[in-house]
Amino acid sequence: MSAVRFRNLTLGYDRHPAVHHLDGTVAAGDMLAVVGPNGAGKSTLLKGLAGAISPLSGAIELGDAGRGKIAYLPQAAEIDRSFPISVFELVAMGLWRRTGLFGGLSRADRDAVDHALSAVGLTGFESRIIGTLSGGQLQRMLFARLLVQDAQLILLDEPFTAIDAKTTADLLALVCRWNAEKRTIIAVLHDMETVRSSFPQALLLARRPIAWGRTADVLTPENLTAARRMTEAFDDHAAVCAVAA
Ligand SMILES: Nc1ncnc2c1ncn2[C@@H]1O[C@H](COP(=O)(O)OP(=O)(O)OP(=O)(O)O)[C@@H](O)[C@H]1O
Repeated sequence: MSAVRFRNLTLGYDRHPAVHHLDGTVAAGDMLAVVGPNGAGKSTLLKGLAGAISPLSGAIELGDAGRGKIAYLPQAAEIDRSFPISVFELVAMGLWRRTGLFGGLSRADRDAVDHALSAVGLTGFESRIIGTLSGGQLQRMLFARLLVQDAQLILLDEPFTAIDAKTTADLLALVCRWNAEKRTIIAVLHDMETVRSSFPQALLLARRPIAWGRTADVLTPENLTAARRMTEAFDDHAAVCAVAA
């Protein structure tokens, strides 16, 4: 059973492709790492999956994990930390599909938020304003929001970047638990050790896919060198091409 199918997918900005000729299937319950050099199109792919940008051509087909069941953690740099909202309120936003944006929270909703905060080690931080959190605490809070979203497909963009070893280990354990619950995980990662140790599947991207499959088969020195060369050579101003994959 597939969670996601890419069909000759091209994603980009202002008609310039950032990812192109992507074909393939993510099976339900996969734990897939998306790796590649800076500018390879990894974040763009997650934005496409999250529905934040539309394909320039081709398609992304979602299986049982419909759009309503996707949880998306953007890169930390995209979070507006100046927004005056408490930790509890931000985590409760993960419930909005159920409660509506301005709906009240039931006792069960409040318990779900408390439980999620406890699971990420943030009990006691409920009324802290998010701008006062450290980077690691902020990431724990965003994971708590993912927890309450209870999604079948979870997209993580560099979830462990600039996070210390203890926090990384705690959050990685949560990701592994989600996967053990048969949720599908697609994570952009730069740390190859984490990918090799915890992600059975990898997609190596350099604007187009270089390799996709078992992590050990994908992360070979030859593939990594090819990806680096490919990304460096890419012309950012090229128009969408009509070349078949
Ligand atoms: N909003 C945007 N408008 C125009 N171009 C963009 C936009 N976002 C990304 N790009 C371009 O798309 C290409 C792919 O960027 P993307 O962020 O997907 O790469 P990445 O693999 O996630 O890189 P990194 O590892 O540096 O985060 C880059 O050339 C980038 O400059």
